[in-house]
Amino acid sequence: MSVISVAGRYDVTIGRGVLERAAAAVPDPAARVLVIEQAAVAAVAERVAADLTARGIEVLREAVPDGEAAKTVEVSAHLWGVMARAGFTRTDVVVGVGGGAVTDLAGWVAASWLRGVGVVQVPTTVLAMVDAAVGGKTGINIAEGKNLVGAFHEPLAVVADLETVETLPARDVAAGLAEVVKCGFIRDERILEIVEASPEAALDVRGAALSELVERAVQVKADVVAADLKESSLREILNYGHTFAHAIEQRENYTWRHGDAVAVGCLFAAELARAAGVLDDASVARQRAVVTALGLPTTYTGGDFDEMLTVMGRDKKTRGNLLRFVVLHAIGDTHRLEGPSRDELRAAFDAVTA
Ligand SMILES: NC(=O)c1ccc[n+]([C@@H]2O[C@H](COP(=O)([O-])OP(=O)(O)OC[C@H]3O[C@@H](n4cnc5c(N)ncnc54)[C@H](O)[C@@H]3O)[C@@H](O)[C@H]2O)c1
Ligand SMILES: O=C(O)C(=O)C[C@@H](O)[C@H](O)[C@H](O)COP(=O)(O)O
Ligand SMILES: [Zn+2]
Repeated sequence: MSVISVAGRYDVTIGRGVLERAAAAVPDPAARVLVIEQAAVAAVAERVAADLTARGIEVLREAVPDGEAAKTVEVSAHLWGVMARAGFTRTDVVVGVGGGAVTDLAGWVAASWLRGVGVVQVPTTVLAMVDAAVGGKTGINIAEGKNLVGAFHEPLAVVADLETVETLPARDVAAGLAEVVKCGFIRDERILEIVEASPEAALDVRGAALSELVERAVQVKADVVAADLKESSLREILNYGHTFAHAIEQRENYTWRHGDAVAVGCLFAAELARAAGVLDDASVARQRAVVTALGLPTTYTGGDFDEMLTVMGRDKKTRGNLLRFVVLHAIGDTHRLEGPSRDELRAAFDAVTA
């Protein structure tokens, strides 16, 4: 088991058989807990609920629609109604059990209810363990774009029990590793070496390689959000690949996995850096090879260039009319590229749509 502290503000526990720590993380004054869960992990939610009940806490359980369909104003309003009718007070607590869609939603509902109540995150996908459940970015989507409504609201604790991902489909394991290798591209080259040594081992949910990858990615995220919770500068590096990724997701009506879109988005950012003359061919090829080795997508052929530019303009890193990208000058050496030329953007677009 490993416990990673986020600036002493809260702990991320990673290990096998650590689920009981979730109920234990709910602070004592709580009289009731709202467990927000996905159908796929009802058994995990049941175990957390039983532990809470054993502590004498009243448990409300709400299963939400799968995937991005959970991250809506309508689902949020439904949950606010549940809390209102249950007399949910400021010392009561939300627990999110599921993938990143659930942890984003649960965090947002906790952030917005009575202007903020506690949330304990129990991520059950690789992606949520390494990224979504950690760091306090919460939110929902609207028709115009991804994560456009939300709040920064840090959890009380994150409990990542690796036994829970043993039921995760292989394609979702790979999608989670997209965010892991993103951390390798921006900050921890050892992650890339582990994947390069054996992509099969990295994808094995029972193996030691995956545990180490999860721990390393969480450490990257913890270090960054400890320094810059509200994304005033450094935190933007965690958004590597996401400008293009979010445009894919929205244009495809969220039928693409987030991690798959991030994989293509990282390659778009790599190609953009090459087109801008700041990244060498070998570093672009290395990113492409790592993404390919994990069986992740490397191309997106569904988008029109100008439409993608319009959607990318709604990225949260945009300032005024200036599109801004996180780019690499080398593996681990992050910079901002502000207002790239149309030709540079076109070159990157062509490279990932071919
Ligand atoms: N807040 C952040 O910092 C942050 C970071 C990264 C991603 N995200 C968000 O996270 C979301 C993507 O997360 P995700 O990839 O986990 O998607 P997801 O929550 O949709 O889960 C993927 C699928 O796995 C299923 N599932 C979950 N746990 C399972 C398990 N243990 N066994 C079997 N099936 C299981 C779900 O039901 C779903 O069908 C996106 O909305 C993305 O924007 C947020
Ligand atoms: O934690 C962050 O900061 C990130 O950017 C992590 C991303 O992987 C994540 O997908 C995040 O939700 C994107 O945030 P957004 O601000 O671009 O909506
Ligand atoms: Zn992401």
